[in-house]
Amino acid sequence: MLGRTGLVHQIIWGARHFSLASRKHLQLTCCRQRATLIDGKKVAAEIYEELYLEVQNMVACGRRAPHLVLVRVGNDPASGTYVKNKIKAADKIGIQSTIHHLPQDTSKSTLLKLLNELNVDPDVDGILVQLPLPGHIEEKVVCNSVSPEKDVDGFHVVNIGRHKDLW
Ligand SMILES: Nc1nc2c(c(=O)[nH]1)N[C@@H](CN(C=O)c1ccc(C(=O)N[C@@H](CCC(=O)O)C(=O)O)cc1)CN2
Repeated sequence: MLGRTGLVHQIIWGARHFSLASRKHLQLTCCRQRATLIDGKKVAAEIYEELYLEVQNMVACGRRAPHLVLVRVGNDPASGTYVKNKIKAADKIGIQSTIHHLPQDTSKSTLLKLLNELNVDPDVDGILVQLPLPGHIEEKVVCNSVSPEKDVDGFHVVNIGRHKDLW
């Protein structure tokens, strides 16, 4: 049997213990939620440098630099900026890039014919069709018409399926 003093002591001890445990839990929670500031520019510069060296190494080993082909249809202004930035990025890492800028009224079959030619061209390593496409062309059909091996964006259904391996 606990006397009155013993009971009070136990209650105080219990309260202290509880408060220590809660504080510890709080600390752990805080640790888990602590934010890490990522310096995006620094990370990007490191990736550019890594890729630049990889391309240099390929060339030093007697292989040609990779060749990226960008396909833009129509005159969406934002698309113009994105494509320009992608060409700049390619230049920065030393890869060759070519742009095919087709008019807004390009037919689906003309675009698919171009993609077929690029798919089988051994001098082309990567193909990127800038989206959005004009309304009369189904993007899904176009994305699935880029060879999965040359699909830079990973928009082909086969490559989207492969994303599950990353989870
Ligand atoms: N073939 C493709 N077409 C389109 C894509 C794409 O990935 N491949 N995405 C968009 C356009 N786009 C690139 O082409 C793009 C749009 C937005 C951003 C982005 O990161 N935006 C950030 C701001 C980034 C910054 O300030 O530097 C944001 O919105 O918070 C990247 C790429 C549709 N077409």
